[in-house]
Amino acid sequence: MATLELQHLTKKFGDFTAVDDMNLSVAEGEMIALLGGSGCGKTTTLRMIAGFTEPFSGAILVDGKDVRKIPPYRRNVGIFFQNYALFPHMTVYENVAFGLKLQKLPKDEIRQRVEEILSLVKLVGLDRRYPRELSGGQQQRVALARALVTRPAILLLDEPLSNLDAKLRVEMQVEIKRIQKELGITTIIVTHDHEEAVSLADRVIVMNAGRIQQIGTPQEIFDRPVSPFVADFMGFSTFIHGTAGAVQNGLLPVTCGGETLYVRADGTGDIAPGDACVLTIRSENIALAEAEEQNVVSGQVRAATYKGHTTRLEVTGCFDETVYPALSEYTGRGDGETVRLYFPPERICVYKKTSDMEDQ
Ligand SMILES: Nc1ncnc2c1ncn2[C@@H]1O[C@H](COP(=O)(O)OP(=O)(O)OP(=O)(O)O)[C@@H](O)[C@H]1O
Repeated sequence: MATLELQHLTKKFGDFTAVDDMNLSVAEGEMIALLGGSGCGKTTTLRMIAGFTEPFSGAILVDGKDVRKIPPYRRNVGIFFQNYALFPHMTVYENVAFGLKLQKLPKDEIRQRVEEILSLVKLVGLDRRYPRELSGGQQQRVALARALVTRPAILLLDEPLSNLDAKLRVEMQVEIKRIQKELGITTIIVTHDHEEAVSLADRVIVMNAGRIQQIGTPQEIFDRPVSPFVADFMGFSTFIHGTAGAVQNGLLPVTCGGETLYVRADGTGDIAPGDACVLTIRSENIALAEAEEQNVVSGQVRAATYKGHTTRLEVTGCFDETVYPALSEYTGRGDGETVRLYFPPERICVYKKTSDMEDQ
């Protein structure tokens, strides 16, 4: 078990800053998910921690000690990279034993540790197979076993589940979490799937263009994103522009396309009357309403997509923007009928508009 700390970690490739002043403390046994779009610096961060890429500036501390001068093979870090390529000419056993052989451990100990780890990843009995004789999920578990067998203090997982189908992905998420907690390994997992991040990690980091946008518990990031960028990334799809009024009785009124939505006013202290704002709400938090009351707005259904336990609607005419409720009780056909929608004040996130928010 180890703690990991990144202090002002920065990586430049020429003039381009791939990781920009990153600060992070990871506790012993904690699992952190790094979430962000393509090219935002996730893999570069992992490569610096592993020792494959030299930082431009800043420090990486493991158990309080700066590891910058320590070569990768002595950092006690287990790594699982995106293209986890197993050695095709080696059996499962040989693939997993490879790192231990490099460490020149006695044969008996190697056998015992490989057997232990294969049982942990539920691959007992497959040790003589070659990678081509395994399913995608089994190959991925071999790669995980290979990263774990050296008993690393820190585990780095780069998109470990990206090539799997939906069912296997969920199974492997459960496995990874179980193994990580069982062994108490401090772990950073890179993903660009927000559902994966919130279901696996103790804390989630959202990155954009080399910078941390938000660090928080899955719930904080899922329910209270700090910006429209993070909200968009976390799967919010309804974004409404408006103008703030004055707070009354703990509610901030925001005028949006002729309607007024009331938003719970905690944490909106930087917004003054007259400020341009962006509001957002998760689709599943919008509800069908019975009567015309506060925060109920009527609109026309333009499309309805059945999603199993909910139906996702596209509704226009509420505001200037389209809204996207996900309703479990909707039974209409989505052909232009009028619906009344309720936007609960405590479920709406509001942000003061800045010049870089035009896209949302
Ligand atoms: N060796 C390199 N030389 C120049 N630029 C690089 C190098 N490695 C990475 N970059 C650039 O740094 C940025 C961050 O890359 P990185 O691989 O860390 O992104 P990422 O967040 O892991 O993306 P993805 O999800 O697509 O893997 C990208 O713009 C990439 O093109």
